[in-house]
Amino acid sequence: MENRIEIKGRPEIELLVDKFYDRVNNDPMLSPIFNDQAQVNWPKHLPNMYDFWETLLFGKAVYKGFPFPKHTTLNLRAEHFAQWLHLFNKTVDADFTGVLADEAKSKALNIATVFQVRLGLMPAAIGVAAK
Ligand code: HEM
Repeated sequence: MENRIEIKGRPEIELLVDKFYDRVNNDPMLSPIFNDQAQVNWPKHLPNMYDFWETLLFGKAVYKGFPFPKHTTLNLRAEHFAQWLHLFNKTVDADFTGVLADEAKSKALNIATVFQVRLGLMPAAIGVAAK
């Protein structure tokens, strides 16, 4: 039986974000970055991430921040991004289906790629089709 649901609005976004950061908080590689290094204030961070994903998936201008600068002082490496993406894709695939579920995964990959290029972890030519 198909138990996965479509992302139809804010309630599904909140569910997705909560489930993703549950996985992050249980992950031996990523949890220390969020909880020890950055000492994330979860009751503040989660609603900010709901806004972020609502803006990305539904084009609503509810998120007004600048994500990249928050990531420059964390000493992130390519393996952190690989694990972040692995957990994100796993979260989506476990419970969500449909066009916006696919879009969430591709937008996460795009942004993770841009972050890594800007952090000098990946050459800018990656993602450009070979001739
Ligand atoms: C290695 C992977 C990543 C790690 C360890 C990481 C970690 C963090 C941390 C610690 C914060 C700061 C939270 C706070 O103190 O307020 C943050 C903020 C944020 N991250 Fe990431 N992040 C990663 C990848 C990504 C990716 C791929 C995206 C986008 C798809 C993203 C989107 C955001 C956004 C939107 C914020 C909030 C910025 C703001 O408005 O203050 N992150 N992240």
